Amino acid sequence: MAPPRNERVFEPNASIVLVGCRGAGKRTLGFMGALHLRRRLVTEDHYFEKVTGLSRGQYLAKHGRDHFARQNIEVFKRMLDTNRSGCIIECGMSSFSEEAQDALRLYSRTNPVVYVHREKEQIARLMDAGDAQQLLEADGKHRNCSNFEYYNLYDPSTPPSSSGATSGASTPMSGRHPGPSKLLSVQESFARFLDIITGRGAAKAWLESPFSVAAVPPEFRSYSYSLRLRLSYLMDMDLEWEDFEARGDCVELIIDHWPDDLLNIIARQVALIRRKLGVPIIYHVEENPRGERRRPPDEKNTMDAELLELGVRLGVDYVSVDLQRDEALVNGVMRRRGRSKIIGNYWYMGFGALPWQDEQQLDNYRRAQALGCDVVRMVRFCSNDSPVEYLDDFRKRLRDAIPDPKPPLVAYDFSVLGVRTPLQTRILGPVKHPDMENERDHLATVSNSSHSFELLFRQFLLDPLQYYVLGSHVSYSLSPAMHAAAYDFAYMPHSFQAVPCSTLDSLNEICSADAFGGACLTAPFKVAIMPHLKVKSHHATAIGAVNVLLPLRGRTSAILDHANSRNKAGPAREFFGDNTDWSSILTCLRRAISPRNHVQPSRTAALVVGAGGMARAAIYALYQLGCRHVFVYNRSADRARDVAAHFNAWAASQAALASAAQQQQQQQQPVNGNRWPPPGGVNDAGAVEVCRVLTSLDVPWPAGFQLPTIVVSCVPATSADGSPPADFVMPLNWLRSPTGGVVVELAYEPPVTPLVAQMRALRDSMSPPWVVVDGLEVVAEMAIEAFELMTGRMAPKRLMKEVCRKTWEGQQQRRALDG
Ligand SMILES: O=C1C[C@@](O)(C(=O)O)C[C@@H](O)[C@@H]1O
Repeated sequence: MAPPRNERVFEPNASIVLVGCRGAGKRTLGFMGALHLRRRLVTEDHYFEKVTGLSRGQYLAKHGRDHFARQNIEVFKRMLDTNRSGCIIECGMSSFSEEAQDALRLYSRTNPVVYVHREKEQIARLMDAGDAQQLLEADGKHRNCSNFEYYNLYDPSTPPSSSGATSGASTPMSGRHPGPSKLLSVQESFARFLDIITGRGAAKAWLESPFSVAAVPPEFRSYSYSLRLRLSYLMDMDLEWEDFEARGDCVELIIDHWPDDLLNIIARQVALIRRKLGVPIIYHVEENPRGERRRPPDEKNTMDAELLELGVRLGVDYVSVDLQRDEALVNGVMRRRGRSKIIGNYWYMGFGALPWQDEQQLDNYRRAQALGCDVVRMVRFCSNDSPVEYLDDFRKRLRDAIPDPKPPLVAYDFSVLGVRTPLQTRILGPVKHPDMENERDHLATVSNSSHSFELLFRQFLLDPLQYYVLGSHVSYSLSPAMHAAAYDFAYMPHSFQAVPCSTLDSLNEICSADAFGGACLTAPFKVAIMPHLKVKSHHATAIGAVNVLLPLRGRTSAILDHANSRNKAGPAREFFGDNTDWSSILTCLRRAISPRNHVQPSRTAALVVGAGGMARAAIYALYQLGCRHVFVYNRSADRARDVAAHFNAWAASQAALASAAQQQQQQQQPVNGNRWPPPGGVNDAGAVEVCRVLTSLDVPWPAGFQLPTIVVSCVPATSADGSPPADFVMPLNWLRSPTGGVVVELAYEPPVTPLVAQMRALRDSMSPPWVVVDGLEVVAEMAIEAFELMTGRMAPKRLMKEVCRKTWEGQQQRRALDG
């Protein structure tokens, strides 16, 4: 049996169209999407003007309504047609017309057309009451001419367009608490959605950083847990979203309740899970929810097909389908699944469930495989003891009967007391939050992810390991406290120590122990260790520095095997290196850059101070942010030149790769000028130059460039080689950006560096103000990512950030007492 053809996969580069009502946030998402996918943003308004030479208002005034309407639809169709690939297209109000909707429907056969919507009250706020009702009803029609939808949760701190107020980071050292910008989470959620519908998500993460949590989908990890959340519970939940952080490797959203406005309510809950928890989503429609009315079979099939279709439209990671249901319903989902993975279920819920020994179980698995399911889930209710051996035996028979590759299997028994033994299934074990009232959900009653994970150590399937921060000055490091708190949270018996060490020999001795789990590296190792690594992440190679070192301990040379050998002891002679410095800086910058200072590749200028491993990471973060004019200042200009040369060579190689890919696609010329991203400037010799060296602080900012809006200071407060600590302060005439900017000070020991003191002193005289991001914020992000790389588990981010601040405050108090 051939699996049903998937009708919803498009060319990876197919242009993505955004439709929806004014006020839904299409423009902001369009910018973010173009940035994330490195595509051109085409906006309908801009396109119209470009083609006709007049704005729409001018055109209407000049040519009258009928002529305008004809011209408008012509231009609309042409916009779609001439931009079939490589773009994000933002539609304006034209998409409300029937003719445009017909064109979109046709377009959606080859391209993603995304209906963007949000809380109706928020959209209505922007209109007068009469218009609002009519427009919102018409907006609903966008569902019928689109093939995806994105619920763009309204957030009061997110401005509707890319102009407006400044945002900032929490900076106790600078004394400002402006509240973190939510733009980062908007951007992350939309990026997740785009990654799924374009199919580049895990593959990209895998290529770039194979040990990152995002790189290995939960079904391919050695152990993973699925946090079950019922819609009925979410609509009236007794915990905060933050409480669910790191409580499961993915969330299973169970549609078990049919309130009014169901489709929009589900879309909102998917958006909330994506925004608040950032984990993959399994979407499951329950056939016979307790507490809901019984439905006749036809109604059931029609309604559930619509609900399952919604899951695919929302771009969830997994859609779960009961394979015992109507064949047309099952085949329909398989045909429409797009890039969502399918979990095919066989649930035996009642008494007399099919035993594991029955041949039919193998046949069930075979059918799921033949249908093209990505994961097969087999669950049995058992009223009395079902020996674990039966299930083990079933797995063995499966192994013998069906050759690899085959879809991963999730299989377990449950009783009224919950899942019988949490270790029955290695992957996607059903779990709950420990404090969650759970009388409605037998499957997860007894297990939560921490307890289940602890059991693996108790049963010696995993081993307690030693982790470190290593470098010549690590006594003040906050990492041990943050990692220890995360181990406690996840019930991991690991330890984390700061050990001063400054030679490669001593480093090697520590890392050669069987119980060595991994290390955060600091000076003098970040660059020096590079030649000794067997494997490096793509980012670490580009940067030329690492700060996380992991043992390679798999039994095969496959990286997945190594990634799945984390939390296990044993000899390791080879090592993997990754870099979390750059991504932490990037995260903090994204959070702190105000919409007004949104990076514009052709304009934005940034200054990096320093030329060590951290400065390299900062330059790379700026490049990833889109910045193409990075200036480096360092006391030793020669070192700065080396770093600049490294990145200019790297940027040239990127530009060459991009242009080869572009030629291959034979793209048409952009109609508007928003090419993303330009490869960088070209110097006199014709080479790509994204990085330039400044040799003095006593000169005016280089002519022809905007004043910097981003400054990242990477000079260590305490010098590793015994030279006096750096005392960098910004030349005042470099601080005159008319839109303010962001200063990231990476040093936090001592807390008030000369640069922080300067920014504090100037705080009241600078308008608009500069935001100061302190080193604590960055160091917490680094530890979070390092924890995830080292253990393969999601980090309890909020907890680690709290511990970071508290530990630092404790250190300050102790130091004050010691005089
Ligand atoms: O710079 C830092 C901070 C750090 O040194 C710490 O002490 O936590 C750990 C390093 O890996 C990281 O690059």
